Amino acid sequence: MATHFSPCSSSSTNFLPSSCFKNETTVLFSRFAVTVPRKSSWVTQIHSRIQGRKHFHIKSSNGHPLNAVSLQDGLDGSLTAKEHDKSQGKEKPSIPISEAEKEESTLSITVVGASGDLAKKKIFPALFALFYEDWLPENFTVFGYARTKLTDEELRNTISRTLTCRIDQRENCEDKMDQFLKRCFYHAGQYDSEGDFSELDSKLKEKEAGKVSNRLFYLSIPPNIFVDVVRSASLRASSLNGWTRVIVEKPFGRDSESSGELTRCLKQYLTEDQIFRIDHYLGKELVENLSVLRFSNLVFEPLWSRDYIRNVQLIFSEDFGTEGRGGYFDNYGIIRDIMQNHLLQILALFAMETPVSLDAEDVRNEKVKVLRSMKPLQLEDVIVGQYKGHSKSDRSYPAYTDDPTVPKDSRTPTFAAAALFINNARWDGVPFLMKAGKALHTRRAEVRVQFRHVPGNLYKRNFGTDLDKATNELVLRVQPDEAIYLKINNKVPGLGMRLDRSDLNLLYSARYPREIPDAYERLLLDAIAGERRLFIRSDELDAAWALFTPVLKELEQKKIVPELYPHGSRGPVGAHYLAAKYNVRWGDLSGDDS
Ligand SMILES: NC(=O)C1=CN([C@@H]2O[C@H](COP(=O)(O)OP(=O)(O)OC[C@H]3O[C@@H](n4cnc5c(N)ncnc54)[C@H](OP(=O)(O)O)[C@@H]3O)[C@@H](O)[C@H]2O)C=CC1
Ligand SMILES: O=C1O[C@H](COP(=O)(O)O)[C@@H](O)[C@H](O)[C@H]1O
Repeated sequence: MATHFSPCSSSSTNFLPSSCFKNETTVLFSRFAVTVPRKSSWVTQIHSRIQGRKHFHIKSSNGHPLNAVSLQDGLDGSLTAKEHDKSQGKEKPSIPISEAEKEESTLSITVVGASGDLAKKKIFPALFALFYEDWLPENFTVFGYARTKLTDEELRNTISRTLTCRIDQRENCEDKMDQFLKRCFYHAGQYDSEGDFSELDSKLKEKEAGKVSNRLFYLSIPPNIFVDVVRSASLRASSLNGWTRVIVEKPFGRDSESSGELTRCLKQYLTEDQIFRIDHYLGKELVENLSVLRFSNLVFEPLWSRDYIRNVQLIFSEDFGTEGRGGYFDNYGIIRDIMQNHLLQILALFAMETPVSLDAEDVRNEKVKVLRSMKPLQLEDVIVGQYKGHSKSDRSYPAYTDDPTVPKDSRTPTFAAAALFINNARWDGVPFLMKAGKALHTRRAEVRVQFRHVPGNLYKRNFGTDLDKATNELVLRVQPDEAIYLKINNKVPGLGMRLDRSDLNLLYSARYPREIPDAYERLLLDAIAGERRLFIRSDELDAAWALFTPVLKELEQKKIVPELYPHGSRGPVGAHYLAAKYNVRWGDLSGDDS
């Protein structure tokens, strides 16, 4: 077959490297192709599942044993009683591992961009937490890779400062840290150098000592070098006899075109099954619990539709500004940074139909269906804001444009509110309101479900005329202080008939007094296990961008000026007008919850 090379062109946003070339016939994991000729993705998938099942014995987030396929180790789908018990949420790897199996495979995790903020803050600590709790396989090594020159010891020193043990599990903490750090190594190299990745490959091989090697690359780097790294890593450092997977951090493009281009470029070197697009909100405990709450409780699912739900609110706020990330942020803004991914993913989980099973493809199919049923966001349904400087009790808080990496005349929104609609039978006419902002008065992420009025409510006069106060509201507080609570109307004890608002409150810290794992732990574990359910499939990504790209372009073309709001305030008043247009009040500002 003829081989065509065509430029995988660099987008106007400088999102992709100009050196992205397309070889339509063979490039896909060419080193892998030495032993496994190019095959259709399902063959690759089965191959990787078999490899994974044979060599790993970790359980993933859907409770399935390793590799997160519906097939269980015994191939007949049956679990032993003990395994079943463990899969129901009890901790620790569940499947007995023979000594021979323990010996024969290795896992190498390479953190590309190891000198960066995310690697230090989240990835190494998450890997340590997994190690501490015995979730990692016996034979594993962690490699840091970046351009900064560091020795193994220097990397260990740097990351040791960010490792912590769980508050409730401090036993042998220091020992465990030492053991973990001994498994950490560093290789300095350029991101586009095949030679440097060959050297990494040699080092990995040395550690793998001839065993079956499974390799995970975590791209914790700016997006303009994703493709360079994937090319070099896939050509020079992919596994010859096990699986190779790549975790890609957001942003996945900045609009439909650049995202499509990125996917196309990545797929020259990787199959879709090898790409794990991370949205860390999907790894958060309460987000994971959303489906459990809905699909395992009869009291909720029957109410989950336009018949009973008046509106749904997805709220994200941070009480700090861009602080050091202004350079990145100014090219994206809050809609791309938070709404198009984190909040939209929660919305999709919230609104999807019941999946056939918990298998990744079944869940992701349902999410895609919801996203495709949505109307693209309209300009009249968005308001944007930007924080300005503010002084309070002798302290001054900077404006967004005070950040030296942000242009003084930047119109990038640091706050946005939006109303979205799902055009399907379940959700027709129900506003899904999103609100996201930086430098606000509080840090929180939550989902609020406001129910309709009780028809002909017998007790309405006990509330006076404000019927809004008498509706039920279900709140899933994702962070901080994880909780699920339901606002109900209740009789105040006493001889009279007075009603008030009370909460049925499931506060996690009271009910589950143990530290909740960080989202990155769950996601890393799933990537190792080959479980894709909590990662974004390319068609999901396309559908997500299709909803936001037109309005993002319009905001830019029309040079819409964001409404200024003081740093540390509750955001621009425009958000209230937008909600009022749909007869909604923001639940987080309603008095008892603000
Ligand atoms: N930090 C965070 O909280 C979050 C980050 N992300 C995403 O994760 C990824 C990593 O984030 P973060 O760690 O903050 O990023 P950094 O800016 O810290 O970059 C990571 C590393 O990449 C290298 N690097 C930085 N800029 C360039 C450049 N222009 N060209 C080549 N190499 C460069 C540097 O390593 P060296 O110079 O040693 O090669 C740096 O240490 C990004 O895609 C980001 O969007 C997502 C969610 C949150
Ligand atoms: O992806 C991002 O998320 C963080 C917020 O994450 P959280 O887990 O701390 O809530 C946000 O600060 C950042 O701007 C964004 O890129």
